[in-house]
Amino acid sequence: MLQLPKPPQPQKNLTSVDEAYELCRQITAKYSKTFYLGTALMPPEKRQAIWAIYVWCRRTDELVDGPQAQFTTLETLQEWEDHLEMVFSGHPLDDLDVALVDTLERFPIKIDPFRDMIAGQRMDLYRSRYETFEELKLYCYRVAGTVGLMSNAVIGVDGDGSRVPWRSHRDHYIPEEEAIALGIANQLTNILRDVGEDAQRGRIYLPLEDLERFNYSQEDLFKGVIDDRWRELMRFQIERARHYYRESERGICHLCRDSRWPVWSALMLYQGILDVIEANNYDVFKKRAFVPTAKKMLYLPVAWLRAQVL
Ligand SMILES: CC(C)=CCC/C(C)=C/CC/C(C)=C/CC/C(C)=C/[C@@H]1[C@@H](COP(=O)(O)OP(=O)(O)O)[C@]1(C)CC/C=C(\C)CC/C=C(\C)CCC=C(C)C
Ligand SMILES: Nc1ncnc2c1ncn2[C@@H]1O[C@H](COP(=O)(O)OP(=O)(O)OP(=O)(O)O)[C@@H](O)[C@H]1O
Ligand SMILES: [Mn+2]
Repeated sequence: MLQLPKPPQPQKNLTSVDEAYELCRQITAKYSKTFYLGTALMPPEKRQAIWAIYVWCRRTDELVDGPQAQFTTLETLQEWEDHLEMVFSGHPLDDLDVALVDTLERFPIKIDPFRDMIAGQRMDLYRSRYETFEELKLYCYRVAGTVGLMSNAVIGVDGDGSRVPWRSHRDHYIPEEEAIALGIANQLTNILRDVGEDAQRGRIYLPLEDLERFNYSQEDLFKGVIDDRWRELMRFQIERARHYYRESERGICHLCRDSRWPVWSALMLYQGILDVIEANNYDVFKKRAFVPTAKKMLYLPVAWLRAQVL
C-alpha cells in the first residue's frame, strides 16, 4: 500500500473521497497507536484531515526508512516532490492522494512544510552522523517540526486565545514555534527510543559532541555499553527533549478549543516514552520503550483537564 512513487501521471478511476479517507484512517491506526488515539478525540473533519496528512508523512518517511529504502535515491525524492506539486495543484495521482487533495481544499495548508520534510528525508540519504545539536535540530525540524506546522493549519487557532477573561480578545496568535517545538520533542523522543535499532543500521542520531562530552564512544554505542557515562548521556538527552515539550505546551491554549485535548493527549503519550526509558534504566538497546495501552488510557483524563485549565 505504501509503495515507492511512480512518475506523475494523472490517473483515472480513482477512489471516492470517503473511501480515500477510510484508507488513511486504516493506515494511521496501523502505524501509530499514539497519533491515532489523539485523532480519535478530534472533530470528524479535522480528524480526517490529520489522517490524510499522516499518510503523506508516513509515505515520505517510508521512502528512506521502509523496506524499499535501499532503492531510494535523490531522484526518487525528486519524483516524490513532483508528485507533491501535482497534489497541491489539485491533481491526485493515486487513491491516497484523493484524501489529501480534499483536505487541501478545506484547510489553509501551505506546501513549504511538505517540501521541508522531503529535504529532511534527503538528509537521511547521505548522513548517518550529526556533529552538533544545531545540525540535529535542523533535521528534527524538517522531519517532525514540519508536522506541527501542517497540523496547526488544520487545528486552527482560538479567537479568545485563553479561557481567562483578562487574556481573551487578544490577537489571534499562531503558535508556530510551539508547534515546531512539539515536533522536535517528539523526534528527539523517537531518536532516544530507537538508539539500538538505528545503531544496527549504522546510524547515530545522538550528536557526536554529546557523546564526547560524556566520554562515550561510537564503539561503545555499537556494542550497547550501558554504564554511568551512558546513563548521564541519556539523562542529558531526555532533559533536552523535555525542554522542547515544555516549550510546546505554552502554545496549546492558543489552539482551537476542540483540539486542545487531542494535542495534550498526543503530547503526554509520546512524552511518556521518556519515562519508560528511565524506568528501563536507559536500556534502549535490548528493550523497546513503549507506553502500554492501559497506561495510555490513564493519560487521557489528565490531558482533558489540562486542556480545560491550562
Ligand atoms: C494529534 C495530532 C494532531 C497528531 C499529528 C499526527 C501526524 C500528522 C503525524 C505525522 C507523523 C509522521 C508519520 C511523520 C513522518 C516523520 C516521522 C516518522 C516523525 C516521527 C513521528 C513518530 O511516529 P512513529 O512513532 O509512528 O514513528 P515510528 O516509525 O514508529 O518510529 C515523529 C516523532 C514526529 C511526529 C511529530 C508530530 C506528531 C508533531 C505534532 C505537533 C502538533 C500536532 C502541533 C500541535 C500544536 C501546538 C501549538 C503544540
Ligand atoms: N505494516 C507495517 N509495516 C511496517 N512497519 C510497521 C507496520 N505497522 C507498524 N509498523 C512499525 O512497527 C513499529 C512498532 O510500532 P510501535 O511500537 O512504534 O507502536 P506504534 O503503533 O507506532 O505506536 P506509537 O505511536 O506509540 O509509536 C513502528 O515502528 C511502526 O512504524
Ligand atoms: Mn511508532
